[in-house]
Amino acid sequence: MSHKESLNFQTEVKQLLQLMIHSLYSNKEIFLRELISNASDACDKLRFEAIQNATLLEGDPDLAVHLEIDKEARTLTIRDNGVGMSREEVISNIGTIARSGTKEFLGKLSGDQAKDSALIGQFGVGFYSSFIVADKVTLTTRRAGASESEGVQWESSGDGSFSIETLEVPTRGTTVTLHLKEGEEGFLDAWKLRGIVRRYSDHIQLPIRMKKDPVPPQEGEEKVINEPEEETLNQANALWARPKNEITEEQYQEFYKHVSHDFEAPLAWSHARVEGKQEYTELLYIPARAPFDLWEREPRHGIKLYVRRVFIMEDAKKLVPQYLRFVRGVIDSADLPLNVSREILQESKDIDTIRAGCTRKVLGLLEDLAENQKEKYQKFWNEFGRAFKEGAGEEYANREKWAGLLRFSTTHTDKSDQTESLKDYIGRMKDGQDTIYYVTAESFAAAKNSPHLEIFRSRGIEVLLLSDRVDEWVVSHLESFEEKQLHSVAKGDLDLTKLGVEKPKLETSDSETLKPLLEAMQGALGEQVKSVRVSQRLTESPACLVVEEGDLSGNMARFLKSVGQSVPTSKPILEINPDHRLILRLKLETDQQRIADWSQLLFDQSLLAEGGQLEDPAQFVKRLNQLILN
Ligand SMILES: Nc1ncnc2c1ncn2[C@@H]1O[C@H](COP(=O)(O)OP(=O)(O)OP(=O)(O)O)[C@@H](O)[C@H]1O
Repeated sequence: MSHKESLNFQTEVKQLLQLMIHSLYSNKEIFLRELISNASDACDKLRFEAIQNATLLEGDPDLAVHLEIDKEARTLTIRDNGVGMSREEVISNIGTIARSGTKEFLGKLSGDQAKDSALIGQFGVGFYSSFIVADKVTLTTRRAGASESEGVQWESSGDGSFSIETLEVPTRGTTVTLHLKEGEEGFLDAWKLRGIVRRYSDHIQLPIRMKKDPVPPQEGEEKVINEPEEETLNQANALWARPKNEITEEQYQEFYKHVSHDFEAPLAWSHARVEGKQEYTELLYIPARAPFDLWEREPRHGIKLYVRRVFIMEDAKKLVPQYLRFVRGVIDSADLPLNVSREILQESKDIDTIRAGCTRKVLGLLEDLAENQKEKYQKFWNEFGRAFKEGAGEEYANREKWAGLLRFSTTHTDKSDQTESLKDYIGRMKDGQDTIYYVTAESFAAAKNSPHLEIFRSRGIEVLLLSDRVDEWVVSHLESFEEKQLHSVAKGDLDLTKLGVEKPKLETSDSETLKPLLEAMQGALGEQVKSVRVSQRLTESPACLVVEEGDLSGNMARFLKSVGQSVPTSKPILEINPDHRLILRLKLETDQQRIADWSQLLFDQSLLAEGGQLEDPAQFVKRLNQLILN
């Protein structure tokens, strides 16, 4: 029974197809790389499955990709004898995109082709790129181990629907036939195809074969058309196993595009053979751009693990820490057993050793970039800095190295670009300064204009301006760097006397005159504050909120609330600036109601200034208007 049915593509697929056809027309030939990559992955999967179950090879162990040209039919066929697909697999792999975040990704597209084509690179186009050059694509496949009658044929013109049919397929694997569009005859040219394969897929372990051009008969020779032999177009050995000096920059870059499904060249890479407790080869890349799913729970395409050239699995989580999840590449172990299972890998000490080695390598590579190619490092930081910062709670073995690679905005540059390292900060510390000061806020503007910074700015003491969500996480885990403590400018009682900043004079004389006001304000604010006290931080603003040393900062508390976590209630302290005109006037105020209104207004203002939200905004506006009018 052929059971033919016609199904619609998922909406996302339709959108993606449209976008691809329009944005990749200047880069058409990449479809071949994508299809060959898929074929190669399918052969890798089969090779792995066959370790447990050799019958899957069905007496045909020579895995390869074949390219076939049919000039008359105007078709180009890419055929592999890899693992193949079942009917269900075809429907779910080729008709839908099951990647989390796809909708959001597509929502970000602007309609501007130049911009969107860069974005599509981040997404990876895969099989659908066939429709850049073909107006009809026929895919025939059979899962290894399934019976001949369980073959599947999928066909589509890329216009919103596809047909799928069950049919006899004598051999396992997948055949993709592209019916080329008018004007794409170039892809029927063997010479051109050879060039593309050499350029894009030379490094693939799997042989890519194509029939040689028939040799035209010499003059006077009898016209015998012999079936031409096949030739292998690529080097067909694993790139990572070759000696470094035999690999060109371009080959490294193409290999990266193959493993990562990225369009852009990588930023940097490290290729090494490691000997010692574990023997393995690693070829690891830092991409130039964050993939669209970097922030999804299960980002794809990580590091591929091979054992003596046999692909085992792709699982970045096990091979590098989560905060380095953007690293791509290959690790090929010489020691792990071939029949290693996922479960064994989860527990494996050997894998732990490899992971530790790779982590050190990646950090070393980044240090090298930071030192010798600052621009590139900055590019890396702009793309991946926020993910890298997650190492705060994960990276203990290489703590100082990790912390040394962090980059921040600071009051030194006052720019939102995160360009300054902790070393840079320490190099600019004031005489006698032994603390690294920081402020956290929800946005860069809120951090930069925070009233908590006033005294620091007026004395030229640098402060880190932290406004990424992950920054609270960083400072809660990173207590010090090079023996300098990190300290929030919005926490605890500041003591800047070592830096020549006097304690406020009112501790002595003014405190007495201010005492009644502080008490009245405290009384008016009641449970909203722990206390009201005189500030050392303020030079321009009338008031600000601070928290006690061990308490959660307001910013952190708001963040935790926003992600639905329960937050221990800790009340802030309201600090007032005794030299501010508002406070000076308030000191003279006798009307208790007005004192209460002003106190509330100052409290609300301070909360707003640090990015907080008012419980009752309408009341705030009303009070403000009343005080302006009276
Ligand atoms: N030749 C093939 N043999 C077996 N399965 C295949 C083949 N081509 C594609 N597939 C299956 O279809 C899925 C989707 O392929 P597609 O090329 O669209 O995406 P991908 O290769 O997974 O990732 P990307 O979109 O980043 O290229 C693959 O993950 C694979 O499971």
